[in-house]
Amino acid sequence: MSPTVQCGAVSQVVVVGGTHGNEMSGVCLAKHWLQDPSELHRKSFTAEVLLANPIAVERCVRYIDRDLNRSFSHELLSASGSESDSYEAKRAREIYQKYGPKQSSLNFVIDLHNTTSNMGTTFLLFKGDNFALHLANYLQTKCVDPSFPCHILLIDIPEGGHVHLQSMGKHSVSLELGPQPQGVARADVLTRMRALVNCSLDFLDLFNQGTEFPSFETDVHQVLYRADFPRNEDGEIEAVIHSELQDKDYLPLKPGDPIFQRLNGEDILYNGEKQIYPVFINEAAYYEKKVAFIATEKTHCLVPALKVQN
Ligand SMILES: N[C@@H](Cc1ccccc1)C(=O)O
Ligand SMILES: CCCCCC(=O)O
Ligand SMILES: [Zn+2]
Repeated sequence: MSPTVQCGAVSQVVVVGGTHGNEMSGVCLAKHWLQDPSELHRKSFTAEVLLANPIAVERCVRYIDRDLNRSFSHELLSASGSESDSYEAKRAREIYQKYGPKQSSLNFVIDLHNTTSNMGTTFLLFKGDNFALHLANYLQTKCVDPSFPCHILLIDIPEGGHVHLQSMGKHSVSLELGPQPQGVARADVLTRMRALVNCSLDFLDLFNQGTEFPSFETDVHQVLYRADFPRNEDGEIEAVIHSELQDKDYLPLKPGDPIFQRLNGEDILYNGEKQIYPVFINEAAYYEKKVAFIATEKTHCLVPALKVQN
């Protein structure tokens, strides 16, 4: 019998909206729950709500000076705040002072994101976070309409160490739902996100009360590399995502399949050796990050059973 994953009871849970100010499902839900947190109450805990980037939310932009979800690096968090600091670097330090590992026993972070890509429901979690994998499995098997695509995507931690907001928690998941345009709140996406948050809190409550979650197997996607658009010497894109790749997130891309199309009608083909699974295809926020899509591989993993350690 594979060993059971032993974790202590979860006491502090934070649900985060507005890490990116124009991703409206999480913004609307966080604002609602800040007014009326009753929905976040469970027997064994009450989740807290954080609107992570209030100024970006007010202006309905992703960020003011720099991406808040890349601002939780040790370097930025330990820099002594100077006026010239970016808004997000200061804001990340503020948030870290409240929820960072030293200051609190923040057990679980649920960070709410939307993507313009056709990624359905994606759970983003750190490799090795078996607790979060159990949550994702619970959501996939218990909460999501089986006809609805649901994927697990492992976050690749940069060489320099963590940079993402959710890394503040001992365990964490980002709920990435799309497609949804930036600055737009779609009722179907918001409703799905709201249900997933409620289901996540149910899972944590069941865990705290002693439910054992049996071991399971599942497919996870892992990042192979980030592909950029073809660009000219001025850095301008010279082709767009091919119409046959658009919206095909998580579907296999084989060598020879088209990925970009030039305005002169020429197609650019994927010339890799092996089949990959593109995600974040044509994500609006990634043009400036020089990412046209993220190439992933699909792997199968066995996760040990989970039971609270009293
Ligand atoms: N869209 C999110 C995806 C993400 C969430 C959490 C961690 C890493 C990536 C971002 O780029 O920030
Ligand atoms: C799987 C993680 C996606 C992160 C998006 C990025 O850093 O480009
Ligand atoms: Zn986001």
